[in-house]
Amino acid sequence: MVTNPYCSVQLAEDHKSVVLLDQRRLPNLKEYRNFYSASEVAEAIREMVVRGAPAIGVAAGFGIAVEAHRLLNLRDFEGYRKELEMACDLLERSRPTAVNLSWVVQRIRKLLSQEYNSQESLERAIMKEASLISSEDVAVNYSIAKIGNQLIPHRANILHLCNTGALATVDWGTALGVIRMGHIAGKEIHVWVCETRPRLQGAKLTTWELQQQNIPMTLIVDSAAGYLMQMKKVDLCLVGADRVASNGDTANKIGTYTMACLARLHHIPFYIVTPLSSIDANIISGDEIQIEERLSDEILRPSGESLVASETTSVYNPAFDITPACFISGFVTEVGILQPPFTLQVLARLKKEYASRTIT
Ligand SMILES: CSC[C@@H](O)[C@H](O)C(=O)COP(=O)(O)O
Repeated sequence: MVTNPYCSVQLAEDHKSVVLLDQRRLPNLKEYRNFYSASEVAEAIREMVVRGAPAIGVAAGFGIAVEAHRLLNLRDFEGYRKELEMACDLLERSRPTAVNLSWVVQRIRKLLSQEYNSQESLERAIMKEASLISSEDVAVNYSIAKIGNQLIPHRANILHLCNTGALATVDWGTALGVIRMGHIAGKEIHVWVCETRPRLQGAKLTTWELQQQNIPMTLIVDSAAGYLMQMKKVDLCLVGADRVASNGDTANKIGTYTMACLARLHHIPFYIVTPLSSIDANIISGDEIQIEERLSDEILRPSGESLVASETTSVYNPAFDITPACFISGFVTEVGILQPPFTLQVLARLKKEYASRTIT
């Protein structure tokens, strides 16, 4: 069950579209839009109507489900399956860094390789799986929030980058979910919100979410983080993750590495808050993570219209960076606060442990 008065991603009741809260319009406008095919959802992911590793994954799952529904009238079963394979490829390619996207697509691909006697039965299986992925996300983030709350002292100034709230997931969020749980528990929390250049997810989305929840906060420019640490105004850093390698190297929003280095220098705990689904045990280190490069206009025209530097300025716009594991105090997950390595065996054991806890 979603506990917020807003939901970043959901399936329309008639199963014909994915309903996304258009995050590009926040905080000025709370506008929900419907996307009727896998290619429309892929475009919405690329354009960042929906963003945040877990939310992107769930949107992709629903995108394939909607496509399966849309194509039900195709007569030939093999053709139907092939179209859905193509939808999977398209969605998987929509953004490269966050692992949740490919993890969700893999789960649905597995269904495509199984035996079904009709388009309808395959469509039902895909719908069920996509809905399960969405509800799992809510439960996982709630567990993360409860576990992460243990790290928050009774009074704390917490530094946060990007947006990791309910908008970046289905509900609760990762790092912001932990903060919300601490606030609900009555702790005196104040959040330093990094505006998060160049897309301003912190300024536009995190401030909005914290305001909805009445959590005290102050917006800062990203480059003020070091000064605040130096002034002893930061007790704890909490951020999310887009992909964690098995050695613990972590890809997250650009600026995370800088924050982690500064936190180490000032002896401030720096935690990655992440579901196990963002851990990619198939890669050994951060060197194997593809960093998304985004268009120059995000930097040259931050508000969409007027240029802040001449149009011919050469721009480099990596959307993420890699924080080496040695700078990370721990990983807050749905099964506990963990240390790497996260090998395939370790990850499988942790997932099993979580599943058995939720069944009992
Ligand atoms: C929900 S935690 C993951 C986040 O840290 C997150 O995915 C993130 O950094 C978002 O990047 P974005 O480029 O806005 O999709």
